[in-house]
Amino acid sequence: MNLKMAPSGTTRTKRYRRFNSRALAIPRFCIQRMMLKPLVWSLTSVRVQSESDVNKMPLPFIVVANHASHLDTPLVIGALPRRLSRYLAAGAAADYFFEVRWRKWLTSLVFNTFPVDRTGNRSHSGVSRELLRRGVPLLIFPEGGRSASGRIGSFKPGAAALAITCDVPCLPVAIVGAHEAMPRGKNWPVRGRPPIVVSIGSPVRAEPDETAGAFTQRLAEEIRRLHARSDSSGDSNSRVVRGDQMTAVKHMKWWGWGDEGVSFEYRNKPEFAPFVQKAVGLDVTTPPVPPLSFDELEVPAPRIGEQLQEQLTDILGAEHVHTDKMSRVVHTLGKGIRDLLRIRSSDLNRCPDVVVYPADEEQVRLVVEAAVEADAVVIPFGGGSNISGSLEPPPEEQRVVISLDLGRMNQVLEIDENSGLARIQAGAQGPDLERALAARGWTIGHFPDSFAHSTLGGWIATRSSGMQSDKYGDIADIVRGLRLVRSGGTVALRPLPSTSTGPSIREMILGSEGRLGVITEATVNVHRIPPVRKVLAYLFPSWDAGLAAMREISESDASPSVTRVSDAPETAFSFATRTASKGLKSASTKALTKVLTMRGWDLDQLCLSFIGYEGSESHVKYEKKLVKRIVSKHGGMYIGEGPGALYDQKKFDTPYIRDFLLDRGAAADVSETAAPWSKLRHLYDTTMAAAHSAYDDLGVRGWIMCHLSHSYHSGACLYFTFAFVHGDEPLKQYDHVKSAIQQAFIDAGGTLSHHHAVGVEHAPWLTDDISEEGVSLMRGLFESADPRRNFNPDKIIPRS
Ligand SMILES: Cc1cc2nc3c(=O)[nH]c(=O)nc-3n(C[C@H](O)[C@H](O)[C@H](O)COP(=O)(O)OP(=O)(O)OC[C@H]3O[C@@H](n4cnc5c(N)ncnc54)[C@H](O)[C@@H]3O)c2cc1C
Repeated sequence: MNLKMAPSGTTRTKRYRRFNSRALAIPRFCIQRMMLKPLVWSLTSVRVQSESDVNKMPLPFIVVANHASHLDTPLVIGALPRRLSRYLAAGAAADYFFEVRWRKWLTSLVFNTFPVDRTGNRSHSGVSRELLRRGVPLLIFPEGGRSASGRIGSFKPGAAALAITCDVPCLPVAIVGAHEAMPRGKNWPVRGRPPIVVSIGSPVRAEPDETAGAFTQRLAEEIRRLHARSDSSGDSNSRVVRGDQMTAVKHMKWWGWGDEGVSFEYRNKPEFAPFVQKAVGLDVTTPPVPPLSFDELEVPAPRIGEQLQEQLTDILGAEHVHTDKMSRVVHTLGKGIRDLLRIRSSDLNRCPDVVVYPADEEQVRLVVEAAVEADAVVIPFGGGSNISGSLEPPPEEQRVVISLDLGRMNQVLEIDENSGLARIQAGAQGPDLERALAARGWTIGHFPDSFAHSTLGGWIATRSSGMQSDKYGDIADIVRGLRLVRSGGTVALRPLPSTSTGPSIREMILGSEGRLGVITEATVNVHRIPPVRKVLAYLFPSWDAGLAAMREISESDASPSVTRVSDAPETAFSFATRTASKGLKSASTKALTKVLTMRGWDLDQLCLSFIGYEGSESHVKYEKKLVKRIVSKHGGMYIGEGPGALYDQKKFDTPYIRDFLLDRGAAADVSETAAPWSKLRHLYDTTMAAAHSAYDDLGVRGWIMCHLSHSYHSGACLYFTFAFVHGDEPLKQYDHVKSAIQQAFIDAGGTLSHHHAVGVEHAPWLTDDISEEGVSLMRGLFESADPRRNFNPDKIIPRS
């Protein structure tokens, strides 16, 4: 048959019949589900995670996935529910799979393959379109072939163009670990059941008028995001870095936030560049100046003596004792703007001399004993995400500094289902523990913005708060029991719902930032995963209206998981980070604008609010009704699920903006506080005025915006984000603005920080916050617990 000839009607029907033939679907199902899936799943350790309810996926659709291994097709098929995989047709290279008769027959039988032209020969053009027209869902790997390195390559626009032409959604899927399990050139997985994650995103449709190029880029971004998240969200296995890195535990970029290869993209957000130009006078289209290269970084040589190094090696094994430059650099600082500015200018005063990775509490105890005996300094390390200078060794420290990384201690040890308690090792990062809990139907409900890269031990040591704290509480409420290894012994606090055993030792350890010892595990409250979880969006005509509504919601019978309202500047920022809206979306934006204008709202004063609901269907319905009444009473209006769902999906990606701005000469950071309801508005005004006056002192056009989050009976947290284009002395300029903001908090009746701890950054305001006598009590605690200052010295209370 001449393939280039258009097939006649009957030939055409015959040619496509096999793709949705019920008769062929039965043997295919048997092969896929009874042979292939058990085989792949037994030779590797596969975890499937999904951000959306794929059962609701309309047919047909196109699965787009990254491609690095022959395992990918069975993995995707095995990960999807039967309704979606039954007729799923996998794209296969026409020049390879369709040239040889037996190969064509076999792959068609097993994977329902259809030919994809890679060679420029368009002999199969139109096949995929016709399949979609006939309702057959497709699997396409837009890279056009398997990646040799395992890294995601560039995407060809075919899949996106097809989705646009046929008006079908794409389902993005990231496959993590398949390359390591069975790279190109291998036909059988490596031994030891290597970990693989199949991460399924939410369906994505092309916007009206979106070009294939732009849609391709959006899909690629989404797959990279899913990939990065799964890569950092694994269990003990998936946190293990494969290949070329030196440590067995995964860390963030040494120079910035999050995963290497993931960054903020502004080009698909048309309002972002003009917004930034107006806000701080920065042209984001000017070419970025990337941070210096790692080789250029000047790092002081390690000072550890042979004897201590040998002792540590004896305890942990040589592979868990690191003195290389990269290990020491990533354990030196946190991720505050000060840390980022310093690392970008190679301003590292003192790095840890050695990084150790204990496997269990006994090894922690032995390391602590050896360190204290050698009068060394021990700095516990969780995810390295703090922003208050909580990790940095004192610049003048002459003793050996040991960074004790808990990354290998990341297991959920036990769930007491009767009590709703889980015992978890301190080094478990957010995704580690949530996934392990979710597998048994539970959640801890603690989701700080840094969730993907911070640990249970770090949360406890900094008194962290997650965005669903209104329902689940702050970490201080969540932690019921814990174990802390200190010099000479282990503090063991049993999990108790409440107790009256004198001043609370548990409370003393909460927020101790490593100064009292090393937290090795904690027993925390966990909750059944609620059947319904929604974040809905509302608009208020003014900040006052928004604040008043949040207060009333917190007092009402509704108990939402999230109560959040942004001031007008932050609302404008949120709108500026939207992706291009065209067609229906833009029409609904226009309609909304019209309604608001007709209502007499000042569009520059709009305040966007998100309220989160969790629970049974009827409970959520009841809460929504109560909230709606309060919102209306304060002149606000409901604007739908869309913005809330988007916020929920993108909330962990926002931190990447900081590095994007730093690359372009602007510094952005956050400061947050909590105060009683009666003081919030005054605190807000005082802080805004202080920041703008600080900008005036510097002669820069600065930006500051705020949202209310974390509501309590008596007050709430106000969270400020500020940014400006810095000059030659960025740290000095930053200090000036940051100090003005912090002082305003204290002056207006707020605390120095609601959930970012003290570290060294907030220490100057400690006396104002808790009084001279309060500081004296705390100093007494640290001095008696650690007289030789072996544990993370100078944090919270600097040496006097
Ligand atoms: C972009 C961004 C967003 C953030 N969002 C939030 C947020 O929403 N909510 C929030 O609460 N925080 C937030 N933070 C701050 C930070 O993530 C928290 O302070 C977090 O709790 C730190 O955890 P970690 O595991 O990264 O700890 P690290 O940064 O590694 O350590 C922090 C401190 O805790 C000590 N420590 C760590 N582990 C232990 C242990 N096992 N035993 C004893 N001491 C220990 C360290 O010595 C150090 O003093 C954010 C930070 C960034 C950069």
